[in-house]
Amino acid sequence: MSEIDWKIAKSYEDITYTKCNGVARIAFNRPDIRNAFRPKTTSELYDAFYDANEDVDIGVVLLSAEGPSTKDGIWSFCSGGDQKARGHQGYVGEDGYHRLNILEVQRLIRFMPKAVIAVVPGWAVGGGHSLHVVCDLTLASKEHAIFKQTDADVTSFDGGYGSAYLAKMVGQKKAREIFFLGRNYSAQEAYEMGMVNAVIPHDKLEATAYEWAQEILAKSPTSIKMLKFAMNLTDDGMVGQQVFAGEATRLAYMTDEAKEGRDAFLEKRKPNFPKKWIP
Ligand SMILES: CC(C)(COP(=O)(O)OP(=O)(O)OC[C@H]1O[C@@H](n2cnc3c(N)ncnc32)[C@H](O)[C@@H]1OP(=O)(O)O)[C@@H](O)C(=O)NCCC(=O)NCCSC(=O)CCC(=O)c1ccccc1C(=O)O
Repeated sequence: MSEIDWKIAKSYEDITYTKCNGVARIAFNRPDIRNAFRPKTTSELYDAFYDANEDVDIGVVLLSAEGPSTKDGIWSFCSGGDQKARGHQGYVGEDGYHRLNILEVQRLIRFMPKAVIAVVPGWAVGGGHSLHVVCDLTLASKEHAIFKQTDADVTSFDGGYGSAYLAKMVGQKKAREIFFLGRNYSAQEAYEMGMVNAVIPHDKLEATAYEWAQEILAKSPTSIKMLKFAMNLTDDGMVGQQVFAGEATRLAYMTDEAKEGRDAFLEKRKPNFPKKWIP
C-alpha cells in the first residue's frame, strides 16, 4: 500500500493532528514518558476530537501515538495521567487548577457520531487503557502492545467506561482480574479476552488502521451513526437514550409530515398531516 498522505490539521504541543481522505488521526506525542497525559494534553485532545466531530468530511478517527521513545526505543499508546502533574485533587494545569478532564475526552469519543479506532503501538496503561476501552474498535501491535491497569497502584479508579464497560467487554471476572492484579497482557491475550479487534504486525499497524477506516467510510454514514448510538444506548442510560433519540428526531425532521408541521405553524394554520398510520 502506498504512503498515506497525512496533512497537518492543527499543530499542538502534546499531540499531533492530521487528516487524509475522510480519516482524522489524533496521536499522543510525549513518547519519552510513555505518552502520559497532563491537563494540556487532554485539552488538546478535546480540541482535536471536537474539530474531527464538526468536520463533515471526516467519518473515522484514529486515536494513536507517536514513538518510539527517544530515550529507550520503547513504544507506547498512553500510560494515563502524568503523575508528575498530579496534585491533591486532580492533575494541575498551567492555570494552577486541578482537573480530571480526560473524562470529557472519553465522553466526546463515546458520543461522537463517527467510529473511533484506538491504534495501540505499545503500552496502554491506567487512563490510557481506559481510553482504548472507550474507543469503538482497538487494533494492537503484535510485537509491542501491552495492556495493563495500574489504577489501583496509584489510588485512582476509573469507575465508568474504564472498568464497568470493560467488564461488559471481557466479562466480570476478567475485568476484576485486570484491575485487582494489574498484570501485563499481550495483544494476543487482549484479543482473546475480547477487548482487541485485531493483532497486527507492528510495521503494518497504522496502514491497517487506515484500511479499516476506509472500509467503514464506504458504508452508510447514517447506519454507522445509528448503529454506534444503538449499541451505546443500553449502557448509557438516559443519556444514551437522549443521544439516540436526538438522531431519530433528525430523521423525523426529514419527512413530509415534519415539513407540514413546521409550515402550518409558520403560516398560522392547522396542520394537515398525511393521515397514514403506517404499522
Ligand atoms: C507504562 C509503564 C508500565 C512502562 O514501564 P517501563 O517501560 O518500565 O517504563 P518506565 O521506566 O516506568 O517509564 C519511562 C519514563 O516514563 C515516565 N512515565 C511513565 N508513565 C508515566 C506517567 N503515567 N506519568 C509520568 N511519567 C511517566 C517514567 O517516569 C520514566 O521517566 P524517566 O524520567 O525516564 O524515569 C510504567 O511507566 C508505568 O507504570 N507508568 C505509570 C502508569 C500509571 O500508573 N498511570 C497512571 C494511572 S492513573 C491514571 O491514568 C489517571 C486516570 C485519571 O486521570 C482519571 C481517573 C479517574 C477519573 C478521571 C481521570 C482523569 O484523568 O480525568
